[in-house]
Amino acid sequence: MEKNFRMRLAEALQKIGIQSLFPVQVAVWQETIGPGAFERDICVNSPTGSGKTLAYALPIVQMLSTQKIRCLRALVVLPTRDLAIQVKEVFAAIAPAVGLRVGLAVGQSSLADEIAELIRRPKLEMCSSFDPDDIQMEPQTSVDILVATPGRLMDHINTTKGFSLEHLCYLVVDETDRLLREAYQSWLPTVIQLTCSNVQALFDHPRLGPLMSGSLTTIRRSGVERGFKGKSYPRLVKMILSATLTQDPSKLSQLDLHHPLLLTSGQRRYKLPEKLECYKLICKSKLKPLYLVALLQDLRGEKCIVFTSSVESTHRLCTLLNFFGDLPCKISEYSRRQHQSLRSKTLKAFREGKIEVLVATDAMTRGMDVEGIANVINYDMPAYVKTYIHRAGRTARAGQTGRCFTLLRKDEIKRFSKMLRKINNNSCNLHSLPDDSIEELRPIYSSALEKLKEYVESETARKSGISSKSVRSRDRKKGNDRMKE
Ligand SMILES: Nc1ncnc2c1ncn2[C@@H]1O[C@H](COP(=O)(O)OP(=O)(O)OP(=O)(O)O)[C@@H](O)[C@H]1O
Repeated sequence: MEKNFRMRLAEALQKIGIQSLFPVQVAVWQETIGPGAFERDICVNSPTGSGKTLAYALPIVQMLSTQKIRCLRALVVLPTRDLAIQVKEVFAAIAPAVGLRVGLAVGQSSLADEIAELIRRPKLEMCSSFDPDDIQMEPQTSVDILVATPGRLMDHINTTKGFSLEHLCYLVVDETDRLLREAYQSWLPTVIQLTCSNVQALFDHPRLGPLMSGSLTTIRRSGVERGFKGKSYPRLVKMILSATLTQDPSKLSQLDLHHPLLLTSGQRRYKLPEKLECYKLICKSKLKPLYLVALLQDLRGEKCIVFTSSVESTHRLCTLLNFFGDLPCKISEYSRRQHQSLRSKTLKAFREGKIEVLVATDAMTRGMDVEGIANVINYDMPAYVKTYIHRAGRTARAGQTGRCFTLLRKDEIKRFSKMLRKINNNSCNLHSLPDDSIEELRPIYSSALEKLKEYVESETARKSGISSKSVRSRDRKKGNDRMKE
């Protein structure tokens, strides 16, 4: 039977073009399905694009496929909505092949719609028994695997009837260092408390306590109590992963890991993808847009992400680039300034190749996997080495080649070199652009700047117009109210 499931899983993998496993996937498989047999919690520190998503998805799906019950048994937490949607797609490509259901809790749809997808309400007419003790009246989760962002996860924990982590077997905290940096309504202590070996915690929870009266109960025993190699199941297995995994014990202690095992791809903490080439371009601050345009012209419509340091500069740079007129590529912006639906639409167009250049904030930095990105351009130098690694890692994924260009002012060169020394391969060649290609762009740059100035002024006027209008209407309303009194 188990062999049958493995074959179905292998077929599902082949359908999405996976012929063999990457090293990190083999290593995790060995420690989970292989001889390691999930005896320890797993910490993975491997480069961007090395295949960490399937590294955890495969063993989880394999393990759950052989168990018959349907309830929430695996939870994967990610820091952003688009990233969670992407990871859900990976599970959705393999889990149904072995009869598993995957859910998404990210706030993409209304809470009510999400609940309808995630929670199964009992249908009385389906029960053959009339004995009230036999009828399961409580709603229950109808998915085996849930991919969630912390905020929406907490909404379900706090308010959704029937949403329970009681039977959870696997917890994945992807992009761990990012998720540990922010508390997000104390999602981690809450999840740990609801799944810890002390069953009392479940009874103590104000809303989840009564659900314990359901027909299925998971009683967890502590692994430590029984010795580390002993059988101490069911234990909540945790997997944490990042290309820049934190090694700070005070941060990791929040995860309450069980004999953690670190799987890492080398001696050094930070590693860039092997086939990534890094380049720096030195220019004066006010000439940066010119250098960027000349570089984009040089790259001739190849898929690129241009990273800036803020939401506002992303918006202005994208607007300015579009005023250049005849660039050989379609350019859009991606940042939290836009509504989620617009952002998702832009991302889809970028994935489909309808947009070649995406000007983005660091909202695009972590985990995003878009096929065919040939170049990453740091328009603004990243402030931290971790940011550099995640930005650069949007290219050269899955063993492909890719280039990362960083535009630097003279006074940034020293700091940039110091940052690169923390990475395994700190070779970063100087990339120069022909002087005449910059000079040729000057007239069109002046006119694009003029247009940007006008645009910013009209945008500011529009915004202040709206606000002064709303102040006027508020004052009018106050006056009317007073007259009524
Ligand atoms: N065994 C494999 N064979 C071929 N392609 C693979 C394999 N495993 C993963 N991939 C592909 O490699 C790409 C990168 O995978 P994934 O997004 O899991 O990387 P990652 O290590 O999580 O990166 P990041 O640290 O940036 O989040 C994806 O497009 C995925 O489909």
